[in-house]
Amino acid sequence: MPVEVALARLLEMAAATPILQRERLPLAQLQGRILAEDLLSTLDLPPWPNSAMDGYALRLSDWTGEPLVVSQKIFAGTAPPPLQPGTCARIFTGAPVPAGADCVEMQENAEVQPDDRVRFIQAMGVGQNIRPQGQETTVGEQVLAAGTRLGPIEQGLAASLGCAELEVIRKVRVAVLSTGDELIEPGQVLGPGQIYNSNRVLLCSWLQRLGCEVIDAGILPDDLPTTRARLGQFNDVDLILSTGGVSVGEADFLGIALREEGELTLWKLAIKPGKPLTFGHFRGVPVIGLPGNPASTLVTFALLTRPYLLRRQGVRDVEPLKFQVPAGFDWPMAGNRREYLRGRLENGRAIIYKNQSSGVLRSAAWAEGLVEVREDRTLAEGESVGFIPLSEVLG
Ligand SMILES: Nc1nc2c(c(=O)[nH]1)N[C@H]1C(S)=C(S)[C@@H](COP(=O)(O)OP(=O)(O)OC[C@H]3O[C@@H](n4cnc5c(N)ncnc54)[C@H](O)[C@@H]3O)O[C@H]1N2
Ligand code: MOO
Ligand SMILES: [Mg+2]
Repeated sequence: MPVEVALARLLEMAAATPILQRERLPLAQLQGRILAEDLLSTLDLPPWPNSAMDGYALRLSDWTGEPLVVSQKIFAGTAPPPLQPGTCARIFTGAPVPAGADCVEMQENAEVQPDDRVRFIQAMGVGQNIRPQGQETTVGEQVLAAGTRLGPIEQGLAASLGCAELEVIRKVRVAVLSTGDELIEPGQVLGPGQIYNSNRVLLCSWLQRLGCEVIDAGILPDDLPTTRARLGQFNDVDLILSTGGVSVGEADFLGIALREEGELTLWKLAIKPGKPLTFGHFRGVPVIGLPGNPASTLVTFALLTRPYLLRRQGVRDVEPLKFQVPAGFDWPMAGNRREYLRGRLENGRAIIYKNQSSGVLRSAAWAEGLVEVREDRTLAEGESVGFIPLSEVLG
């Protein structure tokens, strides 16, 4: 199954099982959370016309070329009386423009005369250096749409409208399982045949960055009865996310467990790394089984699982930014799977890590992005490839 077909199906299933519960949280706790309802402005922004410059406010029709008397001084945070006709007002950036004034001249273009009157040295225009009331938003306007993922900019925008709290979708609950008899946790002494579990911490910390509630379910031995029993423990999560045990080996049990007590919906994608990615249900709970090889885990989480989790929370734009760049390498063998090589940009061209084995996580630590090479064709240096920055998918 082509990657885009698998992604479309995953997103359809995610949209069909949206997370609907909401919670109201203070602004500072909203990083990475999903807005549950449209944010409408309850005020005009700015609430009143204000000065964009330190200088003088005047009514342009009062200006004859003769110096004007300064009738008041207006600082930000004050509420000035109307401008006296035939005068100007000293004004500072952010201060309200007084009624009657229709122009602000910056002080660099004004000369204070010995008698304290001010001469304006060049032509001015109505509205100049005035930020009009409501230029950013007006009462009732939609400022953010439901389904927006909140970050520093959206938090700042909500604050500018005076919102102290927002209604967001509750966190997605994800149970993370690492399958494999060979796995032990870092900090322990490595025995014969063992390797350290790297997928567990990789996924748990990534999920946390995405704003998920993580249930770290540890290591699952390669054994069918234990697999069944362990999967059955998570009937209150939104997703069980496992790694390993999804290929065709005699120690790969996830697909069997899903077939027996649920459904195996997707298996075997035309993606490299990541071919045996598995999606299904176990006793009604959605399960994504990522392939165990660390680079396969990374790629299939970035390109399929992350969009799935975001769509479950109602996010519309779930696919990461991808742009085309010339390849700085040859890829002489046409594969039948779309490849996501770990690469970097150098002088505007994509270059790739020397070892693209799906077991080599170091390739991703070196990389700045995933370099997309199309299936069924060879690639010559200088031809175009897709580039998905890792920074796009990690947060
Ligand atoms: N006969 C075939 N064999 C394989 C095929 C195939 O089509 N036919 N596909 C290969 C591909 S592609 C992949 S990818 C792997 C996926 O295998 P599994 O998802 O079943 O994963 P495991 O066999 O359990 O492990 C694969 C590899 O990754 C290491 N691993 C697993 N978990 C972790 C972890 N938490 N931290 C670090 N490393 C981990 C594991 O030791 C294995 O080396 O199957 C191919 N085989
Ligand atoms: O698809 Mo596997 O992930 O190549 O190693
Ligand atoms: Mg296996």
